[in-house]
Amino acid sequence: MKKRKQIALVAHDNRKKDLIEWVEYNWESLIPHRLFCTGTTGTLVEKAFLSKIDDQKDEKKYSKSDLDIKKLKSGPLGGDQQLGALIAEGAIDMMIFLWDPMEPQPHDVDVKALTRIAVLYNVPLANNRSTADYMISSSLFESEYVPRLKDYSEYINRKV
Ligand SMILES: O=C(CO)COP(=O)(O)O
Repeated sequence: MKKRKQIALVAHDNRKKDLIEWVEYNWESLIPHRLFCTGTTGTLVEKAFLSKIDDQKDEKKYSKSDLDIKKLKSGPLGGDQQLGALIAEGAIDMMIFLWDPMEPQPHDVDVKALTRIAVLYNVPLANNRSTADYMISSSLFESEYVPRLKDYSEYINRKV
């Protein structure tokens, strides 16, 4: 993965406040990267960035055109699956996915599929704020990194 990363940011409704606080705290570290969000999360993340950009005081270091955010469909309407497909294509370098451990979700199978595919492709995955903090403060966040992928050739070439 390159220095400029493709970062997925997703949160369930009860975790959105947490994610937005985290984004507001880390916005200057995140803005150089390309962001991918499920629909509702993306709308909130975008709003948080725009207000931080507006609030800059002396030198205006960042402008709205620096923000590169792709909003997918809302999670329950296929957004989780769109993200999963991007991961399978190698288009996502890391994911912050604050899922709700207290409430069942209508698209529980999609949530499970998204976390599974992230693990399968060895995509760094934070499911809570502490892990997200560790991830963003890692020296690897600011450098190139080559994740090791498990060799699935035996599976792909199996005789069926
Ligand atoms: O449901 C989600 C993740 O599973 C998130 O979807 P929204 O960002 O559209 O709320």
